[in-house]
Amino acid sequence: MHDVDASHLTHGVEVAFHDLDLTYGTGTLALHKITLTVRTGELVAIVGPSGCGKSSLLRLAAGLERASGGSVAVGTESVAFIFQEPTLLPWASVRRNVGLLGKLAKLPHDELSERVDAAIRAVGLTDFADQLPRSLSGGMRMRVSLARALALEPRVMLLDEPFGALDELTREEMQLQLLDLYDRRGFTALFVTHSVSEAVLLADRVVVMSARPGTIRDVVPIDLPRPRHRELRFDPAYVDYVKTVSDLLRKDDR
Ligand SMILES: Nc1ncnc2c1ncn2[C@@H]1O[C@H](COP(=O)(O)OP(=O)(O)OP(=O)(O)O)[C@@H](O)[C@H]1O
Repeated sequence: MHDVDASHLTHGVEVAFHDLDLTYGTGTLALHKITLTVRTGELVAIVGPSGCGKSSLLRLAAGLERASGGSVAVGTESVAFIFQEPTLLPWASVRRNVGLLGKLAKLPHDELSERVDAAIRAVGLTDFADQLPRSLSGGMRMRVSLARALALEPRVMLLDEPFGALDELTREEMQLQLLDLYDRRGFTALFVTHSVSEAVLLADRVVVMSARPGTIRDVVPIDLPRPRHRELRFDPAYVDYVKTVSDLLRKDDR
């Protein structure tokens, strides 16, 4: 359990924001009256205009930022944060990069080694385990970043635009890989993205935020079956959800 008030965590809830405000030291009111509960094992995507406070919300959940009002509660210490940039150590092999956080967390050597191998396997990089980041493509580097988080076997994954810097094909591949990992590992995830189609493909619910100060404009449950495959993109129900979420987002363009 980390940070602040956990009294809003009822059974089956992993992350809860309650009546949350965030004002930065600069005086910027970034978030206003955010109330959102994320159930254990749920994948929630967050979309909203640039600067509406999506990253701030993740940082609050990670305990990297402190709320000015209201509360944030997370039901576990086992939280991994994945950024848009893979931020790998350039001089260290894939294996060492993936093991880095576990090493810092002082996991026993044998256990860490097993977890690292499993995580590298899970993202399909076994053949590249001894290579340096510079010999990998952008998509492969992002997979290393994912594996580094997976090696912690986190209960909660906070993903901040993790595929935003990738080309479209690689991005699609990474989305499918994440879906596969999610189906197999069953973590809880908060996923920030600018892409409505990505949000709908991945999420159980899509949170649509308003422009700054960020408030929750709407929450759209995505009632599409899992496992989700590439072909889902051509499903009329999927296309309808994309339209619904896009329309809600566009309410800001007045
Ligand atoms: N450390 C900080 N100090 C002061 N203001 C900040 C800080 N971090 C973010 N902000 C402000 O808070 C608001 C929300 O920023 P945040 O990065 O959370 O938005 P975002 O929705 O993730 O944006 P984007 O989609 O462009 O990445 C912005 O107005 C930003 O200028």
